Amino acid sequence: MPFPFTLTATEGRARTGVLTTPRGDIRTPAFMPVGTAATVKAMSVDQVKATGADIILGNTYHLMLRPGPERMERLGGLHAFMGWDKPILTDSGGFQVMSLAGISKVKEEAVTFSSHIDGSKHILSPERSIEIQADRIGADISMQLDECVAWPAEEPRARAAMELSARWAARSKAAFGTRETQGLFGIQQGSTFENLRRESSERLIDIGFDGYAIGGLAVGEGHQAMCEVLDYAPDMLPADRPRYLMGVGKPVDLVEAVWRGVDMFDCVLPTRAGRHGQAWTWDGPINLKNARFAEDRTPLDPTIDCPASSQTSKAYLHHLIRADEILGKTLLSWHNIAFYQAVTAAMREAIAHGRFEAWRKDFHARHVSN
Ligand SMILES: CNc1nc2cc3c(=O)[nH]c(N)nc3c(CCO)c2[nH]1
Repeated sequence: MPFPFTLTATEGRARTGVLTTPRGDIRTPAFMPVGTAATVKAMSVDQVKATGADIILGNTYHLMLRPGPERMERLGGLHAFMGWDKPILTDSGGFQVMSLAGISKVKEEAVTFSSHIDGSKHILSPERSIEIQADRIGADISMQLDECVAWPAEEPRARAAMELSARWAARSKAAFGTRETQGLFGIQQGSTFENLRRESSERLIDIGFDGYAIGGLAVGEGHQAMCEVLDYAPDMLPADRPRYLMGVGKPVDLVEAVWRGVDMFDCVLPTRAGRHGQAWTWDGPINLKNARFAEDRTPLDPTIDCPASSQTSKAYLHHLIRADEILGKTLLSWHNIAFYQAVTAAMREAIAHGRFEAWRKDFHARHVSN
């Protein structure tokens, strides 16, 4: 029985709704902070919760290497391990193998690779990935194992990866079986080829998933090319299930993807850029390393209910980042995650009141032009 997904309002292709899971409701559009190695880097679980995030992302690749799937299960699963009792979605590992692991081989049966940590050899099949996500980690939402091709890709290569991903989708679903308290998402592939994405979508719908991700984007194609794919890709997926755009993105990417029908996002940018001094604001990104903030006593954003955003001076953040203090990384990550939650909350509100078109124009005028 799939998780109930209720659309509370739509405006054009944009939607706002609620995905109900046993561990809690996920308000969409939703941004999932990335908790790669059982932590949203530099932040405590309480700080993540305080931002309003309804769900976080975990990574099979990192957790299977350390602490290891069987140890994770012996420790009660990821929720108990890290003290996060709300929903967790885990990525299946294929994408991280290709971007992080040492020598790796993609075969029909499985992906084999060597750990980027200690060189140890590992195998990840669709079946093993599901077992790790759903049974060892205990994810509320698991992702099928897929193959994401680099950009740009020639059509034959993109077709081969899309077809392999579709076969792995069927194997992932078979391995997952029917579960009352957990969900499984399929992943649309096909690079920038409309015909391939349509074939991918049709094969995923035949198999049937609780939600559908749009993969193969945010791999270097740039905002414009991504939007061109999003002009058609979300509508190829069932309107009554969540659509999750993987690995995206900057605030403006989220706005343009929601405009085109996307419901869920994940991205390391707010935490990774935060650790390097970048803060996202309604007026665009700024870097606190910049000398102009040395004596700026104003906070990043007094309207955001987060101590890092409204009760900390830019001067102090400037000092902490310049001094490479751990607290600087924590406060800027905290602010950025809170800002992303403020953006998704504002979009939910705007769509609910049929004001998203105007809100989007204001956002661009204020955020993008600077
Ligand atoms: C940063 N850009 C990005 N593009 C992605 C594309 C994919 C994809 O196609 N498949 C899977 N399984 N994960 C993906 C991820 C990891 C999401 O955190 C991506 N991340």
